[in-house]
Amino acid sequence: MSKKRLWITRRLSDATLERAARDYDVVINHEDTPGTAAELIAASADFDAVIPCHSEHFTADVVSQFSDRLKIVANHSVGVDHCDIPALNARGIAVTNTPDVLSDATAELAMLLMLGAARNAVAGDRIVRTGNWDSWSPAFMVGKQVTGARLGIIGMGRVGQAFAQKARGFGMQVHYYNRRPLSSDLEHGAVYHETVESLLLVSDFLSLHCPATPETVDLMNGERFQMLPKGAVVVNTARGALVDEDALIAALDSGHVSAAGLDCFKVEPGGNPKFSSYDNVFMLPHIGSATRQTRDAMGFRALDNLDAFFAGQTPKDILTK
Ligand SMILES: NC(=O)C1=CN([C@@H]2O[C@H](COP(=O)(O)OP(=O)(O)OC[C@H]3O[C@@H](n4cnc5c(N)ncnc54)[C@H](O)[C@@H]3O)[C@@H](O)[C@H]2O)C=CC1
Ligand SMILES: O=C(O)C(=O)CO
Repeated sequence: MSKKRLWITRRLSDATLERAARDYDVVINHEDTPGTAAELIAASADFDAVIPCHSEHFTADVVSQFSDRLKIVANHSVGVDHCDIPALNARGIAVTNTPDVLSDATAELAMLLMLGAARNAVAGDRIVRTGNWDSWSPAFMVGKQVTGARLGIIGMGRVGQAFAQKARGFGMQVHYYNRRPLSSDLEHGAVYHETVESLLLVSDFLSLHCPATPETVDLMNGERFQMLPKGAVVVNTARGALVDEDALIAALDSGHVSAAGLDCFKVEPGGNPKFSSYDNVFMLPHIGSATRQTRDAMGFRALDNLDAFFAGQTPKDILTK
């Protein structure tokens, strides 16, 4: 039987590309540029399957221009806000993602951002690096301690739970808001809040872990930043859509939010230049899942989904909404 034709939109890990080349008639975008709408539309005529990343946008408009060949979009990401799944499904195109395998890497990055934001990592690094470390005093670069502090998590799914586990190791008291409470065996003592507002009131540190959906756009707005205890630290490794960035800047200016750690921005790539002058904002360029082993695991998970689909089975990570 001839191999299925597969387009891989970005330069995935070597192990992933080797396995893909073994099992599929694969075309890889070695240029590693984000797939444009025109490329996605052309691919729908030329390929049976695509492995895209969150950098390729399968909007309803793009999908409405698709040809009939493409049968599956096997995402190399857990977040699928770049895909209009109902539009793809309506054209008979299956959609999968890569859950679980990136939860620890992303939670580790949230921990890095939380600690770095709380302990002046940006200013501290710069002052040493630029040769401007010319004094020391007990009042120098005094930050905020996580041990014993209350951590609020919005979105207690896979990444949220992985982060809670790491935060417990740091002696934090975990509180959370989620669409529904976890069973007590998964809570490990975390305190469920029925409303976002109730969670915010106790969150010395706040970390966002829910998906970007129409409901969660600007979930953290000006009013909600004010509900946090004064001096709270805010971390976002979920999606930029969740934060009203001007409202965060206003909260930083007033000192109500003392620091922020951000891996995700409304505009990516690029981020928000307004944050650049803030030493108390520790920023990274959307690298939550970027570890070697996680990249391999994500690629293999996407290929496992493709293999199952073309073997006539239901892929493990099939999505319908
Ligand atoms: N920065 C990065 O590189 C990465 C970012 N992510 C982001 O993290 C998100 C979460 O990933 P997972 O934990 O695997 O997903 P998940 O589906 O396991 O968890 C999401 C949780 O959010 C909850 N939720 C959904 N809507 C909500 C709402 N309106 N209010 C409160 N809670 C809500 C869900 O009930 C669920 O518990 C992804 O959708 C993605 O956007 C994930 C991996 C890497
Ligand atoms: O998987 C995701 O959703 C990411 O943001 C990148 O790994």
